[in-house]
Amino acid sequence: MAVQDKVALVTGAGQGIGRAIALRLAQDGFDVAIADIEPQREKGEGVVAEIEKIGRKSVFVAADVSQKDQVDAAVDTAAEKLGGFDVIVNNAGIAQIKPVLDITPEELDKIWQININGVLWGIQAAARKFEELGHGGKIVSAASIAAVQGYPILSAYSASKFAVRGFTQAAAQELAAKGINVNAYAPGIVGTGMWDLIDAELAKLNGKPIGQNLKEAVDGIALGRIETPEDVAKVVSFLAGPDSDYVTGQTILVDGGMLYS
Ligand SMILES: NC(=O)C1=CN([C@@H]2O[C@H](COP(=O)(O)OP(=O)(O)OC[C@H]3O[C@@H](n4cnc5c(N)ncnc54)[C@H](O)[C@@H]3O)[C@@H](O)[C@H]2O)C=CC1
Ligand SMILES: CC(=O)C(C)=O
Repeated sequence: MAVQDKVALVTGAGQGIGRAIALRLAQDGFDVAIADIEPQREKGEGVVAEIEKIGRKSVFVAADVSQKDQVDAAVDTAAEKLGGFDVIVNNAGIAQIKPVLDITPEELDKIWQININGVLWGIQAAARKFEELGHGGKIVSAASIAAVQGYPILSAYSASKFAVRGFTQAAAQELAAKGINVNAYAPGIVGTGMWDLIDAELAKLNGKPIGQNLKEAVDGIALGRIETPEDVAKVVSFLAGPDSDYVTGQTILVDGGMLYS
């Protein structure tokens, strides 16, 4: 559904699912801030150029979502440069491929800081900005099928995504009275850099050839093909737009038929 004069910020939007979400929201009529870490600036500015071609305003903001002050500053910059603030998509996340007995404190801390803390800082920054601007808004965060079922070798990742579901359910109830909807999307096996990494790391652990672990994962999908970033972006478009006004606290599976709620 078309929107007018609304502003969204997408984290981790330099590539993969975040890029597809940013482009889809621009097609829907949003002006979109592209947030990513500094080393992704060139890719992020490429997404900005793609959005400007669609005819919407866009800006790149360097922000590490694990740093609360950087998330606050990114939201402030988006609102100032794009002239409002209506939607945040807390999409940035990392995977970690490690047997449960081998996870170190440093590794656990790193994935927690990005996948959990990063989502909380996004929820807080967006809610504060909506309140400052005197209206409600939409908060949408990246979960995963691993938020609904724990996956071996992805245990810390799974636990971090369960936490995203928890924050989504609780924040939805706390923020409903302020006119803020809080939801999450739960993709399955999406063909991005993240799955290139998972496939390569699994290959090191189980000796299968590169591509084999991904193929086996995709073989289990009812709709019979790997998920594209654009498949995910369609669901985020719904959660960011007016058609989801009566939906809150939900984690929506978009996995081509892997898990059934
Ligand atoms: N690829 C998949 O199969 C699935 C991915 N997801 C989730 O979707 C989201 C996006 O994943 P993909 O696009 O596949 O990953 P990706 O690895 O292709 O892209 C992730 C983006 O997040 C950025 N990022 C990483 N750490 C960051 C930080 N500290 N601050 C700001 N940005 C940071 C990266 O620079 C990159 O641009 C993640 O939260 C992921 O967990 C969920 C289910 C399946
Ligand atoms: C990357 C991811 O979330 C899965 C479940 O593959």
